[in-house]
Amino acid sequence: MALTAINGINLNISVKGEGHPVILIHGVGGESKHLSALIDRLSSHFKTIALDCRGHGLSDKPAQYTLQDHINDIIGVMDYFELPVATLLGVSMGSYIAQGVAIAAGERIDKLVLTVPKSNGLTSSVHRLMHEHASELEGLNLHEIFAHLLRYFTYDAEAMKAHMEIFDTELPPEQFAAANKALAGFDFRGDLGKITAETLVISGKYDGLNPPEEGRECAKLIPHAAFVEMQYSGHAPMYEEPEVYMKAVETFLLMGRPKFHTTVLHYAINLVNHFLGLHNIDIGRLKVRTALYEKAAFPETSIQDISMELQEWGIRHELKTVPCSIADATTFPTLAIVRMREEELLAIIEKVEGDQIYLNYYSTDTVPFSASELTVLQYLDIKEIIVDKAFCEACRQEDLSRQEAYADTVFAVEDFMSEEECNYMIDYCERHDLFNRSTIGAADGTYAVTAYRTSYSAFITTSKQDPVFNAIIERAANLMEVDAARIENLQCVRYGEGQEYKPHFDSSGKGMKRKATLLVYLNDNFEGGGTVFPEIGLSVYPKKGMALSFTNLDEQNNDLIYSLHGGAPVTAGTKFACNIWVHP
Ligand SMILES: O=C(O)CCC(=O)C(=O)O
Ligand SMILES: [Fe+2]
Repeated sequence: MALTAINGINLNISVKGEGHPVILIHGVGGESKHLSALIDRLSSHFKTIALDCRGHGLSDKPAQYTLQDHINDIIGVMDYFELPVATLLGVSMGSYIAQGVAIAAGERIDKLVLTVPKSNGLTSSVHRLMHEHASELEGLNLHEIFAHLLRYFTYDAEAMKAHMEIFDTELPPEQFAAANKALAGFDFRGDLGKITAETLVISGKYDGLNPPEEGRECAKLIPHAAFVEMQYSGHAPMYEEPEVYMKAVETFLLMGRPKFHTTVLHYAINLVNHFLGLHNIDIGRLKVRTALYEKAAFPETSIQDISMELQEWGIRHELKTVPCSIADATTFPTLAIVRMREEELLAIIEKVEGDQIYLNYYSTDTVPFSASELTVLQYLDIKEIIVDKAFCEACRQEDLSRQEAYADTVFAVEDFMSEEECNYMIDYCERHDLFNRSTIGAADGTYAVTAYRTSYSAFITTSKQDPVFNAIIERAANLMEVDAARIENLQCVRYGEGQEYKPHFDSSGKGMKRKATLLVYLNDNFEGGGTVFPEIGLSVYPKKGMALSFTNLDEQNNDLIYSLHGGAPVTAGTKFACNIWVHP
């Protein structure tokens, strides 16, 4: 902390951390120490510069001053520290000051975080609220007034009483009056369009001082601003939902505003799919299936990008291998946003009109989203999404024709292995005690036993030495028209009653590329246990000695979503099969 002479008065300024400068500006009647948790957090990445504005905290307190003085003080602070460019973060009054600076010295502000802002006001919001509730406040002192008004601008007034000091100014009444007077009658609406800083606007849903509509208006007027409405906050989101708030700010400052509005669009398309009765919606989990739509509409966005984006924003989701409709599992080109139930989906469909469907993410009163989930949706600044039914229909047609084209490439060869070979393989694996609980490979190269795959596997490491096995490999190489060197050691799988391998891709996440699969059924004296391809609606019934051939990867060696397949649960007996995998 140091008193520093700026514009002819002393301002109390504290600097913490190293890096790009972020100037933090507190609210009316407050002081910089109220932002200390945020400062601590940001100072691990940035040089934070927090000041007590004139008339506040330990800074000089002239009898009268204006909003323009505050604005000039910030520019003065930047000059003092010789900062050609800085980021500004302002809370309430601080957000008005920050808007003023970003308008007056636009080229010097690279990012702007406006917390609980408004773009204009006849009086300070505090004075307006006091005026509106004047009759309730009669006879109360300033402390009691704030305690009473808390219910009008916080989500949980009782909880916020613990932080009364942030609202309950330490300023003497005449200085508090001067601080409020400085905020009377400003109006930036005509100038916000000039702001070039990348801007994030955050409002609290329960803020009666600067309600979310005010924040939304700022975000609308500032080019490309992103808007977040925090769902369990009022005027002090950094105290009410500290983790959500700080994460939002930190991510924005480190990574910029989200680029993937497409996340929401994909999400919307899936809702629409659901309501149009298209396949691929898995109730219980909302699948954001991008593989198809991504190619159709957003070639620049990959599912990993979206997943990273969601991760950044604390949205619980899964990116693994695609679900079959019954199971709670998913796979690669599918992103499952966890926690979406059907009622929730219904709640956010607002109206269907003509060819367009309107989805309203704000009608959340009956929708128990977590705050962070909503934050993301709203951070993306999309209130209504209009999805074109014709677009959905075109996607569906494209999907159908791709399904058909893929299904045409799947084929079976009866008697690929003789009865003797089948029996020999089963016997060999059992005799050598080769069966172990099957595992699934994760993207990070690790393997794990999971409920996703409850069968047993045997890796036949002698495949190429054993003449019987080697003959099978040679035969497979011949059929698939590849060199036998590209074929992996054989893998035998065994499913007891109730065991299964849920739909998956043979390649993804396994670090090895299995371009094609030849799956040979070694017996058929069991029930259940068909091989299912949920994406193309194909089920194959095992027949002893029959080989099923399918391709797993496209030309770029990406998983072909239509190759998703699984071994359905065996309902009686024991199933044996052999995987013959061909590498690119
Ligand atoms: O057992 C089946 O039908 C499918 C087996 C399978 O997909 C695999 O082991 O990768
Ligand atoms: Fe498989």
